[in-house]
Amino acid sequence: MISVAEALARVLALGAPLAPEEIDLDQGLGRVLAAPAVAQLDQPPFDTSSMDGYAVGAAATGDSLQVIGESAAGARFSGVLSAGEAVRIFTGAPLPAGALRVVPQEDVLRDGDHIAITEDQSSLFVRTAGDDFRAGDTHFPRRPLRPADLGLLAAMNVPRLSVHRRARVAIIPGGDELVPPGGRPGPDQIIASGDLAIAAMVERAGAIALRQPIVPDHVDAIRAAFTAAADADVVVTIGGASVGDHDLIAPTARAMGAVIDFHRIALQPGKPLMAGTLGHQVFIGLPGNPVSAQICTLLFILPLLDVLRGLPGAAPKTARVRLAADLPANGKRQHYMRATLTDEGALPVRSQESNLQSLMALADGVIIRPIGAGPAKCGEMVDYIAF
Ligand SMILES: Nc1nc2c(c(=O)[nH]1)N[C@H]1C(S)=C(S)[C@@H](COP(=O)(O)OP(=O)(O)OC[C@H]3O[C@@H](n4cnc5c(N)ncnc54)[C@H](O)[C@@H]3O)O[C@H]1N2
Ligand code: MOO
Repeated sequence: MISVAEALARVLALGAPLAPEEIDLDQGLGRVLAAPAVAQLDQPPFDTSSMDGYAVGAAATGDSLQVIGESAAGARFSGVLSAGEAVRIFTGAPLPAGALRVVPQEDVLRDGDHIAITEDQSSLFVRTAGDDFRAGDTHFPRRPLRPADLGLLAAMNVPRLSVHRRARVAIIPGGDELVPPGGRPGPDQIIASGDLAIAAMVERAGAIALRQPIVPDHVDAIRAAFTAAADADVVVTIGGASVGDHDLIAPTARAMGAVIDFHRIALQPGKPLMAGTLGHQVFIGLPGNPVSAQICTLLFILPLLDVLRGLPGAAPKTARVRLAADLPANGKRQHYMRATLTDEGALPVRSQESNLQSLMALADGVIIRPIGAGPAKCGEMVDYIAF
C-alpha cells in the first residue's frame, strides 16, 4: 500500500493542462485564465471627484468663490478654473483643469452663484487617473475566477477570455445491485447514489460530469461502458475496485490496454482506489462505498482536475482545529474521520463506516489522523479539511 501523499503525487503526474479556448467574459465565473488578461485603458481614465460638491483651486476655509459651471459624470466642464472660482461637480465626474480638490457640498454655504467654504477636511476627494490600474497592466490569478475578477476584467475592457477547456469526466457506476434513483429496487438491490455525489463534486470543481448508465458486473458491459466514455478526459468508475469475484474493473481495464499505476493505498476510507491511464485518458477506479468514493474524490480527483484546468494540483487545504472528543490510536491507514464543527471544536460523527451517507451529509469536514498516531485527547489540535 502506498501513502496518500505518494498516491496524490502519482495521480497529479497523470494529468496535464487542457488546451485553452476563448469564451465571453460573462461565462468566466469559475473558469481559469490560460493567459494574462491585459488592461486596455487606465482606470480611472481621468482624475475624478469622489463626492458631490465643488471643485476648487487653492482655496481655504472662509473663502468665497464664484461657481462658473458644472462637471457631471459623463459630461465634463470644458473650461479652466481660475483663482476665486469653483465648479459644481458630482461623484464620478472629471475634475476640471485648474482644480486641486473637491469640497463636499456639506462643507459649503451656497448663495446664488457663490459659495463660502465652511470647513476643510484633510481628504482631497479626488480619485487619481490610473490609481486602480493602468493600460497594459495584467491580471492572471492562479485560481478559478471569482465575481470580483469578472468585475475587474470588465473594467479592464477585456470582453473575451482565454481559459482552459473544461475537463470532461465520465462517471461509470457499476454493480448488479444498483437501480437509478426513482427506480424500483428488486429484493437484493439498492439505489445508486454514490455516482451522483461524485458528479456533483466534479461539476463544483468546474469540470463537466458525463454520467453514464449503471453497468452490470459483466466484462462485456464494462468494456462497452469504457468504449462509450472514450471521448472523456477522465474516466471514473465507481465500485468493483476490491478483491471480490465480481470486482471486474481492474482486469477489464487492463485487458483494454489500461496501465494501472497503483491499486490500493494506506487510506481509510478508500483503500482500494486505483489510478492509471487508458490510452489518452486518465483512469480512476473509485471504491463503491459512497463515503470512500467521496473522500477519494476530495483527495485525488479534485486536485487532478485542478491540474487539467492549469492550476498547480495540491492536497486540499487543511486548518488546525481543536478536537471535541478523545480519539483512540490510529492504525496503518491515514484516517479521514468525518466530523461536525462545533463550538468546542471538531466532533467525529457517531460511526466512521464508509457506507453511512447520512453521516457524510451531516459532517462539515474530516479530521486527518496520520498512520500510527497515538490516542488523542479532547482539546488537542488536529488537521482538518472543510467540505
Ligand atoms: N476481502 C476484502 N474485502 C474488501 C476489502 C478488502 O481489502 N478485502 N476492501 C473493502 C473496502 S475498504 C472497500 S471500500 C470496499 C470497496 O469495494 P468495491 O470497490 O469493490 O465496491 P463494491 O463491492 O462494488 O461496492 C461496495 C459497496 O458500495 C455499494 N455501491 C457501489 N456502487 C454504488 C453506488 N453507485 N451508489 C451506492 N452504493 C454503491 C455496493 O452496493 C456495496 O455495498 O470493499 C471492501 N471489501
Ligand atoms: O476503505 Mo473502505 O473505503 O474502508 O470502506
